[in-house]
Amino acid sequence: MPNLLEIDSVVKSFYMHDVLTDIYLKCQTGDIIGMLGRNGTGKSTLMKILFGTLQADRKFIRIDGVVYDQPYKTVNEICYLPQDSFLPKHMSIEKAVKLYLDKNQVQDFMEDPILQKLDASKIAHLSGGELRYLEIKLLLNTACKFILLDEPFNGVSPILVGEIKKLILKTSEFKGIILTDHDYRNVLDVANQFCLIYDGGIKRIDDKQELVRWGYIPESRLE
Ligand SMILES: Nc1ncnc2c1ncn2[C@@H]1O[C@H](COP(=O)(O)OP(=O)(O)OP(=O)(O)O)[C@@H](O)[C@H]1O
Repeated sequence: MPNLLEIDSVVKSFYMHDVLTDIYLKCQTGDIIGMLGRNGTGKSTLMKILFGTLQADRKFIRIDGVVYDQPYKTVNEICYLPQDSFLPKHMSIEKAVKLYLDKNQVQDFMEDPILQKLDASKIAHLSGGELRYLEIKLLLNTACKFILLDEPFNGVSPILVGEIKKLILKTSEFKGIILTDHDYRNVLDVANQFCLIYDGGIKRIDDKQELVRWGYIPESRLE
C-alpha cells in the first residue's frame, strides 16, 4: 500500500514577516514533487517545518494517518537533505555509510562505481559535488518513506546530476520524494508533479507556461 504524507495549514512568520500563510501539500509513494519558487519564498522553511526541526506558528503533518509534531524524531518516516552538508567531516566514508544504513546494505553501497573512483576515504576530503552525491545516495537508501531534498543539484556537475536523477527515479518506486532546486530544468526533468511557492501559498503547476505567468521564469527561458 502506498504511504501518504499530508501537510496542511502551515503558517510561519519570522518576526513581522509572513513567509508561509497557508500551505497544503500531499505526497505519496511514487510521487516526485518538484517544488519551485523564487529566492526567499519559503521553500527551505517549509522543508524544515516538514522535517520538524523548525517550529511553525501553525502546522498539521500527518504520515499514514498519524499526526506528528517532530517527524524527524520518528524512525524511518522522513529524511531531509539540507542545503548544507550534514555528514560529520572527521568521519571516514565507510563509517558514515554504516551509521545510516543496515549492515547488509553497506557492501553493495560501497561498490558504487562513483564511490569506488574517489581518492578520498574521509568525508572532509570529498569535493562539494562528491559529498552531495554521497549524501543524496545515502538518504535515498535509508528505509525512510519520504525524502526531502533541498537543492540536490547545487554544485554538482552534469554527469553526477544525471546519476542523481537516476537514483531519484529508481527510489521513487518505493518512496515519496519532495525536492526543490533552482536548476528548474533538472527539476522539470525528474519530477512527476510540480508546485510553486508564491506569496505565502502553494500553487499546483500543470503546465510549464504557468511558471512564466507566475513570474518564476522568463518567457525566453522556456523551451
Ligand atoms: N531564521 C530566520 N530568521 C529570520 N528570517 C528567516 C529565517 N530563515 C528564513 N528567513 C526568511 O524567510 C524567508 C524564506 O526563507 P527560505 O530560506 O525558506 O527561502 P527559500 O525559498 O528556500 O530561498 P532560496 O531559494 O533563496 O534558498 C526569507 O525572506 C528569509 O530571509
